[in-house]
Amino acid sequence: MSRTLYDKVWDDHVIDQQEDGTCLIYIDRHLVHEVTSPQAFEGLRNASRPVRRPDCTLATVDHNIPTTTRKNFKNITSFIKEDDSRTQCETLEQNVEAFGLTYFGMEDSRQGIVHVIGPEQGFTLPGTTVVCGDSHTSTHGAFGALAFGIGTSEVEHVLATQTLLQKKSKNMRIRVQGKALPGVTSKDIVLHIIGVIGTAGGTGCVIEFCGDTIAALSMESRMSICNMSIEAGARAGMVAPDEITFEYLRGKPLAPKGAEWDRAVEYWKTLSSDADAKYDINVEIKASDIAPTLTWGTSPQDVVPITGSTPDPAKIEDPARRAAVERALDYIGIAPNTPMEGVKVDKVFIGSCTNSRIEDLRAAAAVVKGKRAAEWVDAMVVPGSGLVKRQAEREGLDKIFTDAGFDWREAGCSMCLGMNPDQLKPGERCASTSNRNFEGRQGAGGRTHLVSPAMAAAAGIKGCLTDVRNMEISEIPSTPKQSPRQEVSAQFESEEVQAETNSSEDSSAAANTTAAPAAAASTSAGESAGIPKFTTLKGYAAPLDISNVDTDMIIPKQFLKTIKRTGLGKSLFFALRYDPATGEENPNFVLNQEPYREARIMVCTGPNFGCGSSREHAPWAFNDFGIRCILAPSFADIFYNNCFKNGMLPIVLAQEQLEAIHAEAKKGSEIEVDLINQVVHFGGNQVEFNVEAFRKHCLVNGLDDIGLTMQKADKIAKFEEKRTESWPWLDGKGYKGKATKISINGHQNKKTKLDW
Ligand SMILES: CC(C)[C@H](C(=O)O)[C@@H](O)C(=O)O
Ligand code: SF4
Repeated sequence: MSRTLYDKVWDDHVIDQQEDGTCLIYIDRHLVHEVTSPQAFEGLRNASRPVRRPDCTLATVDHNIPTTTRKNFKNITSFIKEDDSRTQCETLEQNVEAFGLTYFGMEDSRQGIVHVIGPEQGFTLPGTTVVCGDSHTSTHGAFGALAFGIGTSEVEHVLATQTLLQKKSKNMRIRVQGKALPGVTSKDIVLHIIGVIGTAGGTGCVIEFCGDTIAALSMESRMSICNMSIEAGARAGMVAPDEITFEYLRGKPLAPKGAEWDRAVEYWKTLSSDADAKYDINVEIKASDIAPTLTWGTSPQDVVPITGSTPDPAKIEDPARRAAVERALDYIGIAPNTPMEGVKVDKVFIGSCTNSRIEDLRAAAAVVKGKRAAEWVDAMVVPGSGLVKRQAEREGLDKIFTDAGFDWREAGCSMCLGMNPDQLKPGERCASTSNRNFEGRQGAGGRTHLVSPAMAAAAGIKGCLTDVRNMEISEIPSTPKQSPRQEVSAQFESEEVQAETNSSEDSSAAANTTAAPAAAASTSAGESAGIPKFTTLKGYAAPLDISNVDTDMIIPKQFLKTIKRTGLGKSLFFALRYDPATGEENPNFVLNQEPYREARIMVCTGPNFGCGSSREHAPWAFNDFGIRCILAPSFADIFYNNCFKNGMLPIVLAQEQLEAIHAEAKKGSEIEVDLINQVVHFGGNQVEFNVEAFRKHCLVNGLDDIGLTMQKADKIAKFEEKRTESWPWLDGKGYKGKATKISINGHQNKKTKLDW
């Protein structure tokens, strides 16, 4: 039977399939960062479980770290001033040490945003499954990998078992044909696509991007496109591997070498979709329809060409859409029918896992070269990794930026999300190369316009949103990249010297840490921790009528710094619930009204509930508040999944059914959800709902997946044998005992062997 690229990668990873279609799939690559891992490691510890495949796991710090100079960097404890950010980073360092994981810390030039460092190292390879507790894991699909974001419970599952329980998604093909017009980059292409299909357009699907426009793109451009497939609602985005992919990977530290390389390429070449493969959804896009594109509103689907204007709500018939547009215009602070070009900006941010690679920086530098930033603009450039930064500096890009008055920073997520000090102030407007323009995303009250690097640079120079096609563009000669391997050895040579000099004080501490992985875990098949059971739930239902309720709205970034699962209830819907200036409750928000302070259920009439980030903090916040069931017309995939992992029940119902329940909820009457019989009772009426058999079974019995998966240990081991035989390059063995310095409880350890 003909198969798509997605079908092929999926089939190659299935370990076991249950009757209802739920599969246990093997995970080849696991990236770990400080925000979504502390609770997962805590879970491992509580159950005395080790990390099953440290050789297939790579950790770094990226979200919380300051992007200021590291000239005086000693350790995270002294460098990170903000308490919660520091604790989260220190916790990761303690965990990588205890569980024996490879870690790129802040003194390592390979440190950077997880989605930049994986490809850079050849950790991401075609035909692999790649996961991370981060929604933009979709980036890695550019290599023909099946790559998707997961919540913290699943991070724990992967750490413990190297597998995940998954249902197969639908196949969606987005074909882009024709030559991209001048000034149009991969960012414009993906923004245009999201404008066409909407932020829920890809829900339940894995998107394959194809067509000659995509085939002509570099790997870095393909990564920007796959990166934002999550903004299109998809589980993952993929591009078939080809010569451009192989060329990119050749010589990368973890790419296969010698005869293994040839064997790998032979396999990778089989991964493209069969000519007559069937897709559930097909979308055709003409490159000639795409202009330099940006967002006008607060959802990534609110796009318009730079020559366009903001929409006019008066012309929108659908009342829900009209309300959403009015709300977005109000937040973004631009009147209807206003031309986008010329809207004044206060800040420019060039960075993020979408656009912080060397080609992005070159494109921005080409616009900036020889000019000056508008005097009222604060512009910052944040490379995606230490290696990108070094490469840019070799090419003189840093000089081009600083001469123009742009700030040149150290690698990290930075103002994409502002978990570190890089944030917008209330009311500030930013041209940003990141991927999310949600309310408050870059700082409470901040206003974000998503743009390409060239467009961001143009906005920085002109001080307003600008059509890059009218800018003078300089030639930026590119210097061939130094291979990451050369980079690494150069770096370690210099560090070795430093380590020798510092070696006396902590030698005993270092000696103590090498055996830690074994100490952290004694049994391999610990008992299941369990989740709270869910059978029936009766209570008040809080009515909501917002579309695209995103996870930044459910729980903003400042609350992601916790290393616990509890205590988030008071911050649920923080920005809607409290006045930002006074901290007082907003009496108009439903959760501040009686009887909904005691709500156990939420009923939302707007679609795409829980879109955006993979943060499991969103269901944790609901749970902590006391809401264990959410009814909505549709849910974003990761949020939906995360609910079940926490003993919560998300229910999809038809619009009319929801309207009826919403009306009843508004009266303040109680609603009952009966999971056993799959019925919602409200005001003397009832509606039936669907739920997958396996998920129901786990909820009703309070079963935790890890315990269940552990029972399949034999099948997993057997799969691993086959994997070593068929794809030997996937067993991690790239780095040979390189060392990294980490700080434990404020003491800087000597160098500990953590690298492969
Ligand atoms: C912190 C993490 C869970 C989150 C994500 O999943 O996307 C973050 O990277 C973001 O961009 O909001
Ligand atoms: S979207 Fe932003 S915050 Fe999230 S991983 Fe990418 S750069 Fe980091």
